[in-house]
Amino acid sequence: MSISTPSQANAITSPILVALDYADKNAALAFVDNIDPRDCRLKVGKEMFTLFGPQFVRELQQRQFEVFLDLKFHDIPNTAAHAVAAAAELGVWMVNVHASGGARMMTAAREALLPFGKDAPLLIAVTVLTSMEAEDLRGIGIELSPADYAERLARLTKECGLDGVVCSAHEATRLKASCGQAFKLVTPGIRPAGSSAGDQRRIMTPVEAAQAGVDYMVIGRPITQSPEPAETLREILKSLA
Ligand SMILES: O=c1ccn([C@@H]2O[C@H](COP(=O)(O)O)[C@@H](O)[C@H]2O)c(=O)[nH]1
Repeated sequence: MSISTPSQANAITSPILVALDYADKNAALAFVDNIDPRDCRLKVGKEMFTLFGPQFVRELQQRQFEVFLDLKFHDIPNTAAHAVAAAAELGVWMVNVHASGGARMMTAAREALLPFGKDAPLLIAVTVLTSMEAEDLRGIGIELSPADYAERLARLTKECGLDGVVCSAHEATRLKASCGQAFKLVTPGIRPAGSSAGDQRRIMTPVEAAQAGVDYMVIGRPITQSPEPAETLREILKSLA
């Protein structure tokens, strides 16, 4: 049974998804307890889900936050489909697979959500990780540019009937043009001016990403590693107003 959040009645307009990549659950919850669920959604990824499991997702939902479960499933169709259905059972707002898992896998994942009807999470697919640049793609045998490869995978994702993709904000204008305005674009690699890129390669500021037309921007370390994470979130939101 899924846990309902008030935002289902009271839609959240913030485009910000905070990547909760903490090793320490108490540190994560100290931040969460200092912010308003109307100001952002929370992304739970491989680190916190592996450490703290579905119960951690429930703890966030009990605090009225909508959760993007960012586990990037990439497996045979049957396994990916069951994993996506398990995420739907958990009542998450969004879940994802890797588009490079192929059309049969993405279709199986989408079909696994049919029994959930209007309560199904959004299902999106990762195109090209924002940490990758052309040289990284060449290293795995792909000669296309990141933007060209992202577009190829986004078109395939759209053909499979998913709700959108993870891409970089650099590809936003192009992917909205080729996949349509309703196709959701979720963009990590967001860096407020002056913050460190770290391992990210295809980065953009929040204001530029908003201007490029992204639907959701994923921001992790610039917020979570700031001395005042809640205040940093509020400053970013103010810059977007
Ligand atoms: O292409 C992708 C897909 C997912 N991510 C995830 O987003 C956050 C980004 O965190 P930052 O600290 O803002 O770099 C992180 O959880 C990644 O796993 C991504 O960066 N790129």
